[in-house]
Amino acid sequence: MLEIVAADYSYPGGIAAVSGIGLALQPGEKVAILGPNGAGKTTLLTLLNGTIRPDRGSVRLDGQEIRYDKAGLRHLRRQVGLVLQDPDDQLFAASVFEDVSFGPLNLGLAPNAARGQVDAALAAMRIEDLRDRPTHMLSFGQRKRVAIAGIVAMQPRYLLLDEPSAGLDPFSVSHLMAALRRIAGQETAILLTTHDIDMAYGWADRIVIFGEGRIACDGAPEDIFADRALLHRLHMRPPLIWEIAQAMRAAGMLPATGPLPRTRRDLLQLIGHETATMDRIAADLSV
Ligand SMILES: Nc1ncnc2c1ncn2[C@@H]1O[C@H](COP(=O)(O)OP(=O)(O)OP(=O)(O)O)[C@@H](O)[C@H]1O
Repeated sequence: MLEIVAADYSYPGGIAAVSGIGLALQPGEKVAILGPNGAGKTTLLTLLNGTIRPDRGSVRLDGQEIRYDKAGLRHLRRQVGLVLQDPDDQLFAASVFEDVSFGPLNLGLAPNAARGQVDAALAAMRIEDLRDRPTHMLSFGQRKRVAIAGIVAMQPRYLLLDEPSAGLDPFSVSHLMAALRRIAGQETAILLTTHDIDMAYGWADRIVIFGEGRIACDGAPEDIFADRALLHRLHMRPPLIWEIAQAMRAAGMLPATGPLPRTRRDLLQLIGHETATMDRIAADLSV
């Protein structure tokens, strides 16, 4: 388990970024963090991978407080991978293959084993065709997918991603979220930040909402989005599919109990309106 306990952090200059935050990430979980600009989401991710150190409180991996010396951080980063929001902060090698290989080789993997993990990561991000391209000649969305592949290739137990879907086209978002769903299914925990409420609802098992440096709520998506007063207080709206399902329930078009649809595809299946074409569209958009 990766956890942060009662942590405060202020940036140099005294800007209080987070205060009293606590969160535990269990293997296999898919957690989405929502919240307005400047609420402290990125700060949480950088605290969790040891880039910055809490002023108060602690970060723990499997019950042990992390150490900030070279060996301690190396141990942490073998298990906790962070994909930065801006791919240009992460990419530096000449070609895509070299860039994605850097992490696995740096972890000490033999070249053959590293190549296997790199190939799997390129396939998961659907960028096999970019393998030999120079990274600086790629589009922003392509560089973003390469940056994600570089961390995925290290096969961390905890994968942290800062706004991974920002700047990707809808088809790439769909494939990214499907890939992250498969990765989480292999006992890796995934924690991502996003401003896309609909995507978070379709993908996450758990939603955490930040407000002004604090965790305002943390729980199952159904519980969080059912709390109108909470959402109003946080200036958030419920996901569109959730609102449609509520309206259909109220009109007797959906059973009063049972799981609610989370994605466009769920909703189409539930109302039995799946033509072959719609099925294909919905499958592409099932994030
Ligand atoms: N390097 C920095 N130096 C000083 N203050 C910073 C720095 N990075 C962030 N902050 C401040 O810390 C607070 C939290 O910022 P953070 O980047 O964690 O927010 P966020 O929720 O990720 O925002 P966004 O949704 O805009 O990415 C903000 O007030 C921000 O201005």
